[in-house]
Amino acid sequence: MVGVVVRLDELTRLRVSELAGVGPARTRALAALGVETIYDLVTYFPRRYVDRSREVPIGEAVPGEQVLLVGRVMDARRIPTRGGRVLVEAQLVDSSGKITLAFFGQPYRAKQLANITGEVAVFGRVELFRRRRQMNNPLVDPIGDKTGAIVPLYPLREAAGLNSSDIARAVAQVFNEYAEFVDVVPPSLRGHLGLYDIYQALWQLHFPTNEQTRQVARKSVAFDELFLLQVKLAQLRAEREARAVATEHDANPFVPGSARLLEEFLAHLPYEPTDGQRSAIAEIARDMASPRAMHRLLQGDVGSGKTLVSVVAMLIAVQSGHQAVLVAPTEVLAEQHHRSISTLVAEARLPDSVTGRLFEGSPRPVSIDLLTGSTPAARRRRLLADLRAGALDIVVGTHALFNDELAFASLGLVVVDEQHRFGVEQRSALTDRVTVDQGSAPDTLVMTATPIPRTAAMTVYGDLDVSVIEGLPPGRQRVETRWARTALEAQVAFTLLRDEVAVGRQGYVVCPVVDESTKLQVRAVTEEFERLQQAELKGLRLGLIHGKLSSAAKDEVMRDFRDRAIDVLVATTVIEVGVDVPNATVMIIEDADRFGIAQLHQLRGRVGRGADKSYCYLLSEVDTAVAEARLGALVASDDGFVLAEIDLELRGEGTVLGGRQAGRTDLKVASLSHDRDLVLEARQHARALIAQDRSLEHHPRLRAMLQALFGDDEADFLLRS
Ligand SMILES: Nc1ncnc2c1ncn2[C@@H]1O[C@H](COP(=O)(O)OP(=O)(O)OP(=O)(O)O)[C@@H](O)[C@H]1O
Repeated sequence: MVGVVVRLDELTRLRVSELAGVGPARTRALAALGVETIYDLVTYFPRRYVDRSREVPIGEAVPGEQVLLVGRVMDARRIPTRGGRVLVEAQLVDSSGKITLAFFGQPYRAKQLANITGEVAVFGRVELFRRRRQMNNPLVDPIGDKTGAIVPLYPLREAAGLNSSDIARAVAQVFNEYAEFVDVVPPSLRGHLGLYDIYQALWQLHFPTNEQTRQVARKSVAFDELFLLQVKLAQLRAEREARAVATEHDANPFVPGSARLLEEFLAHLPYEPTDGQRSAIAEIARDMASPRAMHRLLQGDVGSGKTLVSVVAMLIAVQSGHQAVLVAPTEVLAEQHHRSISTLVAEARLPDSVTGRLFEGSPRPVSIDLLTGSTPAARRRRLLADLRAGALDIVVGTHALFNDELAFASLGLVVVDEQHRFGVEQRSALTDRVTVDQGSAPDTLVMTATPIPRTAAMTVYGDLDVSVIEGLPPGRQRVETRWARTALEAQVAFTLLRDEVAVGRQGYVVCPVVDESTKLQVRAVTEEFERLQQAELKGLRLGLIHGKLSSAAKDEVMRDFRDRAIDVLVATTVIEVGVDVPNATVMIIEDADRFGIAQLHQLRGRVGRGADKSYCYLLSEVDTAVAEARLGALVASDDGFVLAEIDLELRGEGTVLGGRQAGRTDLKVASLSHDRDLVLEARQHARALIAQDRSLEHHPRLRAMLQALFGDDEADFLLRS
């Protein structure tokens, strides 16, 4: 067939209005669906399909069976009923016969059915009513063109005046006008994986010949999406490596003689690092010793000991005569990190003889300070001066830390604690700025508190290397988790809490406060606190902590809790991450169904941190399928990575990946939970390709496509994606 051949990236520039049959009205309607270019149109995929190959002639529809019927709607009207119930009836007719469609409680149907002009696909169970065949509340989907045996149904949203077959027609028009899309994925790769070329893949995803071709098409398009994204990420990584000359931190804690500071530090730790911590540290030390800038993600389950690993990384930098900075997402967390790192470093009783290039001639212990939005101006000035002079080794802070005044004598490592916020844009802005400030790039270590499924990490953090801390410190017992569904079971939970307090242990009661910025919500926690004081927890020493307290007040409550002057801490999710009080053994989470899996797992991680048996009670009377699945998962598993996978399946990628999915890297077809192997394949091939051809000189079409999809600018890409 002779026809026009078009490059895929050109489709991103051609407007739908250039298609025959798409006039101004249709162009506007499509724009309302976010479809502006021809590329948008061919990647606007059906929500589902009606399989007309399995359709039954109306005359042969047998009562008791679920069938698909296709016909014209006649005689739609509202039938008066006794008792005021709305009943709409219509006849569905084809050449073989007719059947009654009955809709109860759906008054809008009368008008809707009367307005349908073409054929409709009706799906439902055939019943007998007064000896006539009838379908009650069937699914009705309009279909216009008979494009094939399987008819696509497109998501329509608010686009007025456009139905599914209009979209199908416009899509079909694209395939009429163009005989081929020039592929950007190397054909050998497609052949190797048994995938369709892009033209056939897109065509079959819109108008599948049968279920089997649809599946191959889906896989092909999913691979394309993943591959393009992975090539972009691999390129980002390779370019960064080539560009940035990083400080070579030659200290390795496990190589005797190479790092006195670290040896001393580890020798004075009250415990041995676990194997998991050791191997993560070894990977980090190797990266930091190389002239390549490290870009590494550190993952570990709750309580796996990420803090220690990050502290060792910081000390590697300090030992080599450089500085380290740790950035936390909130002030509470910055304060907590500062406290725990200071303790760790102090406990190590660093000898005065430790010297590094920074402080040659003036031996002193490692210095660490905290800088947040609430640091007083004078102190802030002094601290910034110290950083500039190299008198301060480690600074912990929030993003407020980074403004133009900030300069380091020699910054060697940036640790970013992202929690589950995925603040990619902040991360890149931060390292970019710091890189600009000095000649060589600092190494970057990103920590996440919540385990991320492997495939998701490869997508969200695809430009980073990943270290996972396997296992937990020894002596940890499983937190016994129960779901208390009734008031009686809740009483059992509080009784157990009282019993534990009676033998000297502590606990938490968490109240669900979604938005701590509103007074109303804070009042709700305060009221619950007062109620508990009069009721379930009467006579115990209670503390209250929430986001609206001042830093000083929060600090005081936390100190009292740590010092065991408080038995039970009534809290919002401010305690979700970072809080580490091993004597606490009971956690009661009220209205647990209001939290997500990751959050519940984080909260639960606040207990079971010591040697004592710990308990977590999820209070929730809600009995929906979602609550069942979520709370059930927590009861069944305490493995954060397993829970993360379940979460991904329950919630879908959008929510799990947060803001990162909102941009153009949105995966339309690929699913991170169901296409795991494909993610791995895409990544492996993308990396191999970039290893050979970093700037894609020999793959001009692929380069043009990436440019069209993601733009040129690295920061821009990270921001948008
Ligand atoms: N190797 C080890 N042996 C024994 N205890 C350890 C070890 N490493 C860390 N710990 C202790 O385990 C607890 C958890 O460590 P840490 O706070 O670093 O966990 P985390 O990974 O940050 O977890 P979370 O995300 O829950 O805060 C701390 O009390 C810490 O002192």
